[in-house]
Amino acid sequence: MSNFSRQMRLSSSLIKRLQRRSSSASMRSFTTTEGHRPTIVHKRSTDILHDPWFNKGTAFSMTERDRLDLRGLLPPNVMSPEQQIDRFMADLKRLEVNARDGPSDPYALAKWRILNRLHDRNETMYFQVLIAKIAEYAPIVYTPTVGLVCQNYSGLFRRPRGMYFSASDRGEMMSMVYNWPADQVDMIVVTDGSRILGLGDLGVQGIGISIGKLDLYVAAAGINPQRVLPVMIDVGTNNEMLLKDPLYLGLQEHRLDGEEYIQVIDEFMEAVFTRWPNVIVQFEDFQSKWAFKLLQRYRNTYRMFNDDVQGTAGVAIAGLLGAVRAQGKPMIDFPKQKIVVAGAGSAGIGVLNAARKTMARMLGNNEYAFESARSQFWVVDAKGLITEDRENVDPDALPFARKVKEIGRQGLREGASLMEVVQQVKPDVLLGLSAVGGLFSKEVLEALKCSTSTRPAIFAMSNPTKNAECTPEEAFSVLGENIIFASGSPFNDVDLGNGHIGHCNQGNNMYLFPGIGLGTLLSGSSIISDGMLQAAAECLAAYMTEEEVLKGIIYPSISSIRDITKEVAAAVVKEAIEEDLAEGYRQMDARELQKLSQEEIVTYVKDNMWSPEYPTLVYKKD
Ligand SMILES: NC(=O)C1=CN([C@@H]2O[C@H](COP(=O)(O)OP(=O)(O)OC[C@H]3O[C@@H](n4cnc5c(N)ncnc54)[C@H](O)[C@@H]3O)[C@@H](O)[C@H]2O)C=CC1
Ligand SMILES: CC(=O)C(=O)O
Ligand SMILES: [Mg+2]
Repeated sequence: MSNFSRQMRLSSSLIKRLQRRSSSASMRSFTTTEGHRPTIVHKRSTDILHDPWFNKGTAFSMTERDRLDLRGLLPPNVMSPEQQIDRFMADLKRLEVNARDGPSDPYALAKWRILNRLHDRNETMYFQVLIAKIAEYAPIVYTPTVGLVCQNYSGLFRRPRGMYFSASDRGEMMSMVYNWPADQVDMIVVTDGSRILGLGDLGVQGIGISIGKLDLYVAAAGINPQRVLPVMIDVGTNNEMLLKDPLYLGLQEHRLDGEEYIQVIDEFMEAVFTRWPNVIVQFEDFQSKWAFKLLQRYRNTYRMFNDDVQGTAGVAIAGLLGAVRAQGKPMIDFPKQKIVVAGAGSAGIGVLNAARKTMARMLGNNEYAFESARSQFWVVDAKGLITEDRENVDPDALPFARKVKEIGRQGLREGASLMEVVQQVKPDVLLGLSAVGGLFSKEVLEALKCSTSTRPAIFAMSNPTKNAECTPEEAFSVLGENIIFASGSPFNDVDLGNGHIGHCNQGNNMYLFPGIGLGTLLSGSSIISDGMLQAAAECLAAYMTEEEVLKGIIYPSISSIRDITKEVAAAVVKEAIEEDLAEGYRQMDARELQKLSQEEIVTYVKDNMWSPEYPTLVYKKD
């Protein structure tokens, strides 16, 4: 035995002896001079983080993180033990105040903690609970509570989940991606934390949204939880409060911008697709400024999509078509709908582009149809109605800027207020993706009474709950029962007091993104085409029966999310086959896929959805 091995043996028996002592004695051993001698550990990476004996959490120094393959497995800001205690105490004291997100559930954050602890202890049981009680717990692991979780993440952070790629990891990403323990990753949800729900720039704390979305991938799409990876790309934050907060876990510098920013995202994409060539990357909650640019940059070369732009668009289209049917009209009447959209960010513009294309397809799918569809939309942002008169119109919003002559005839002008626009246009649909809670004020809703529709539709799609443009109570109380209502975060149905119920639909991209991801995975398509996204939206629209839409129910209940996701995924697979994009998955090669009937595709999807069941375990010596 070499000297080195002998020393290692000695040290490990010393550790064992130390570990047998009481916990106070072992804590002392870290603070006495003896504690300055290194402790030999026989584990690295997540095994260390999950071992309460050795884990230091955010206090691992950068050199130690490199030595122990921990780079990227922790948020980038190294904390002192004193700061760790401060953070814990601050969180403990804040809990009572922050555990509120509206009157519906004062204990939401406490429930999230309990579920999160279960997630840490026993993943199978966690997903059993989530799937069985999805209607009860989706609002906890997803919107609205996930927003609160992100806002308080520095305090809530205990065990890390996912990976952190930061601006200071430039040049390291290709190697650090191997610190993730799983050799197979099917789904990554990545955010840079720049626009988390409607809560703005939350920096590194935005990782909560990637975790929440992936919870739905597992629960709704049956993606194996061992093959999902939440990612936060920390390029700094422009949130001044976080920049000053001594307990903040992310990089305390302003966000990278321009070429420097793109280089970081490029490096990340190259790294993850090198290690996992078949992974699908969902971009989530990137500020609009980058959402479109990154989508255009990567969508033809990587298996990726932007959920806020493309997922939201599909869900909105399905809802808009449902609203047409709810008026007793055929879907083909959609191009006649007058639609006012409040919000011209990634989500609003994504919806506008998709709605315009859908109308154009119905009108003949030519250039003339595309041009004429444009005139069905009025877009209002923070500066009011967007017209060609506006200086420096955002290029993504430009196609929807109203012509000055046109709006002159309508009694409108550049910058007209939302209320004026609603008053003059008398729209069939008022759709909000503005992140401004209460934007559909009593006055705006009163103005909608003049709608020329027999059953006007209100989509208050901003998240979380307090950012909803209006509540269903407000909408039904001003406009009466003959409306369609949908919100991004869940609300209860409204008792209208006359024995009738005002139905509140949840118009959220959660009805599509899990199916888009699963369908892409199982088709083996190397890109996500417009056709595949369109097929997903049409499948969601067709899911609702005539009877349901006439009752005002335009989206499925969340309790059927696993079923709708299976159908959406099958529609995506089918479209990929038709477009000749399907390259197959595991034993199902492209040729086999081509032979499948519609029914067989659904069965194929169903058979590939993971369910939380305990496997039989057998011990084997190394
Ligand atoms: N229900 C769903 O599935 C989804 C909902 N969303 C929600 O949509 C909201 C917006 O998201 P993004 O477009 O990415 O954000 P963003 O920040 O890029 O865009 C917000 C837009 O709202 C406009 N706005 C601000 N104040 C306004 C006002 N007073 N009147 C009219 N417009 C105003 C801004 O000018 C901007 O165009 C967020 O709350 C987000 O949670 C986003 C994606 C999916
Ligand atoms: C639902 C969602 O993706 C959002 O609010 O950003
Ligand atoms: Mg989002």
